[in-house]
Amino acid sequence: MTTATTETDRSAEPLISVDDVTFGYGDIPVLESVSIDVEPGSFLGLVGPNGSGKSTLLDLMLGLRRPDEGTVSLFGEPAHEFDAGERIGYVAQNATKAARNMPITVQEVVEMGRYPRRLFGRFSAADRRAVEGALEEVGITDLASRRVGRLSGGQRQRVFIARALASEADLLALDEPTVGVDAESREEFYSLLHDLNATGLTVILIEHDIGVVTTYATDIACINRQLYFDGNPDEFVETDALAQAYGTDQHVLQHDH
Ligand SMILES: Nc1ncnc2c1ncn2[C@@H]1O[C@H](COP(=O)(O)OP(=O)(O)OP(=O)(O)O)[C@@H](O)[C@H]1O
Repeated sequence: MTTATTETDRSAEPLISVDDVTFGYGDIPVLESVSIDVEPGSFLGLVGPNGSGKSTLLDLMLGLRRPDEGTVSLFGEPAHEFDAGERIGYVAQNATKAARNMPITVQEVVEMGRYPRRLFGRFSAADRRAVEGALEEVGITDLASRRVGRLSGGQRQRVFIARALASEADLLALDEPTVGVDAESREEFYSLLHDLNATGLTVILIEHDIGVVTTYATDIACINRQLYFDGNPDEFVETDALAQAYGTDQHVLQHDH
């Protein structure tokens, strides 16, 4: 089944352009000559084995790290110089776990998405509307006054998405967002991402479950230090890029949607 029906605007400037990037932590090489563009409106699924450099590549894309060689541009500017605050929503790998102890409410977390836009540290009517709209869009209006630490993993991830929507981000980046989330909530979560992408939000998702990316992503990049594949899901399932990147010819597709 192909759910990825979003029109990707390939005539526009790439939102992110990674050009011949090499990166290592000290003398440990992690990425080698990687080039990849992220088009506005696309849903990029980033896959590869454990330790293959996915999170590092995402960090480079978002300007959180600088390449040793090559260049990364983000919204047309050098990524490391870009002030990403308002335009990028980022849900980190351990966000759900870390939020377990959060004593603040859902409403308060989503309001954080408006902090960069507040005037004189105060919320305007527009800020309040954006927060209400974001809560509604991800279906958590009725959880607004609940403490984040008391929610299920799937509910918490929705809270972080709502925070990004409240900030009117153009790009949502998620690093294995559903670790520890039950199967049913995962499906709902990915369909939510799909629906948000259909409204024009660009999504980058690091995900271990190949079935998820082939179902929901419009583009797939498969890496293991080098880029093994960059293209659409239909092409991806036809190639042996996955087996090559994982160094095995075993069938690793986890489930068929
Ligand atoms: N801050 C760091 N300092 C040194 N080495 C690091 C650092 N962060 C990651 N690494 C190493 O770089 C390599 C790539 O890590 P990265 O987290 O980018 O991979 P990944 O594909 O996201 O892995 P996973 O799927 O397991 O999360 C790994 O060998 C990792 O141990």
